[in-house]
Amino acid sequence: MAQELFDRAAMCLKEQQPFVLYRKPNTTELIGVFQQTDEVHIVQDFTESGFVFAPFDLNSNAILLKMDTVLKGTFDSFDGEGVNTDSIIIDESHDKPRYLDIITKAIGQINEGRFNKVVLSRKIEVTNHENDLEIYKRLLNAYQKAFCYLWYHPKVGAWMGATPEILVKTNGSQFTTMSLAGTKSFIDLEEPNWSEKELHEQQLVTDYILDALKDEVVSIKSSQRESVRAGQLWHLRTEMKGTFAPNKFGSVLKALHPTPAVCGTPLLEAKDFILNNEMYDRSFYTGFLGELNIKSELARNRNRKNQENSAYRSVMKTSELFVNLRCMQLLKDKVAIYVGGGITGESSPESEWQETALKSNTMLRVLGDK
Ligand SMILES: C=C(O[C@@H]1C=C(C(=O)O)C=C[C@H]1O)C(=O)O
Repeated sequence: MAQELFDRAAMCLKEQQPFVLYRKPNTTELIGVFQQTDEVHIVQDFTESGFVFAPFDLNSNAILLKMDTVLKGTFDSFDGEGVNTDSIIIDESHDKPRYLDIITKAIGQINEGRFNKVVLSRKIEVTNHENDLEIYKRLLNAYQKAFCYLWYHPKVGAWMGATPEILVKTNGSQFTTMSLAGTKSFIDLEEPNWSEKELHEQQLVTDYILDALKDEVVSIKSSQRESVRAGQLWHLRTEMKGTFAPNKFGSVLKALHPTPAVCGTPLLEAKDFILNNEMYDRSFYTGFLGELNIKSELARNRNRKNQENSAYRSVMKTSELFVNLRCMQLLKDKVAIYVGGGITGESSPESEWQETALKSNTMLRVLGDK
């Protein structure tokens, strides 16, 4: 039962022991990973196994939670109970001129040809006195299609999120990744009418991923671009699947992160602009998280003509990593919600501001007291 996981997590929060609770998209299984000590394990080269929590800037440390105890339970109530369905508007007018200025500056530099796209973001602080687990239950209730997590390490911090974006998923040497960009408000079931700006912005991400992976993979194929729903938003998505050479996972990961869905293109120029202009540390926002190099045994039945049936086992490593978006950092008596959007030469600063306000609603809706 999920209750056992919530109880154990509550105890860990009280006794300051690291853990993560998570549910993968479109599943009802809630997984809890509990590390026995409060040691901070730092990822060296992504060959480690455990639950990884990596920052946007890999010059800072990626943290690994050891899977000392793994508990599983079912959480299948998707009734949206306690979730605010209205758009919540909070007054952040003090931050608006600063944000519009950096967007205008970015557009200027794009028009001068310094880079093609940059993803800019901001942080919204909101008072919160509610218990983390109560908020997390509402998050699970609200976003069935997202990767919903609550991560805690007493020496690092606490984060929660409901992300729609897979960074990479692997099974042996097979992998799936995606380019997700372009944002519109979700209005009933109406498929959005995407503008040239959004199509272009998302295409930049697809082209970048195909190019970044070309020397790391044996094969790669992309799907048709489609509109996908994420909470009260629409995005454009292209899925890419393929095979990588044995033991290349670490380099695939480093080639992918950060994609222009969260950073920009060309990578170095865009990253430089972000680090010099956002004026705050993104920390784990737009980093990635999830299961890293988990051994899974596949029992198969070899059934050949005139041969004795013999069951054999093959051991495979699987990873399932998500981009840390639609997330917040849980602080004392407040939360910090992180939101951003892709800027291209066709962007309008005012619409980009509105887009981040829309995105902030993913977290605001599940907060109890504001
Ligand atoms: C940066 C964020 O989202 C990313 C940016 C998007 C965009 O620019 O339209 C859409 C999806 C995400 O790849 C965020 O949610 O904070």
